[in-house]
Amino acid sequence: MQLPLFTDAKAAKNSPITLPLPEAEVRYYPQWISSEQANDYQGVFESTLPWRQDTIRMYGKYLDVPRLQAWHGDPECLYKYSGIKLAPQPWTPELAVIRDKCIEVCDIPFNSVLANWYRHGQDSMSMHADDEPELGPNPVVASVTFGESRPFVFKHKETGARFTQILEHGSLLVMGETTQSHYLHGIAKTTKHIGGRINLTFRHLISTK
Ligand SMILES: O=C(O)CCC(=O)C(=O)O
Ligand SMILES: [Fe+2]
Repeated sequence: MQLPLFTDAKAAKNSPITLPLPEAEVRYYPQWISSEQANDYQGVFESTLPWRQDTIRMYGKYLDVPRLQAWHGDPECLYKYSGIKLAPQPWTPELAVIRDKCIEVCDIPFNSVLANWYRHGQDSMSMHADDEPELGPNPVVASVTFGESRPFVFKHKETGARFTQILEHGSLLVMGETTQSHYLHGIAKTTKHIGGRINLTFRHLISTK
């Protein structure tokens, strides 16, 4: 099933909020996708993406990463993420629709997407920067959220200053310029009983060969 993205094309251009982060460029587009359409996409992604339980090696042990993941992209987009080497699955029609809308907004030829499924409050992503060499200097990362709102925390690498943005259902967050060199970001666990959240982070990988 291929879903349309916007009932109103102008919704894609709704004015973003620029987050007050020195030495970074981060824009937040609330309700970038209507709530109804975002519901439909969430259901389609939950049921059709080839979700994997990846593991990470830490202190000599293999631990499950606390979320499910799927990696899609153009065939050449091999991606190393926190020690995991991910070969891309092909684009699904729904992922391709959202990718194209992100390309339109950001003017970046995104060629891959990491999908994360946070099934409940105990799923999380530890603080990190999207600074792998494959992303090149000052990468633009476009992050689309479906489902439960979760706080997205930025932490300045030198000063330790923190800023939190709640990422809502149907929102788009765009990180660019020197965001990755100056900040870490992550999603903390919560003991609250909350629903699932799917996040798509679109990236443009460059060849590092
Ligand atoms: O789920 C999120 O909003 C964050 C995802 C993220 O930081 C990543 O995939 O690198
Ligand atoms: Fe990230």
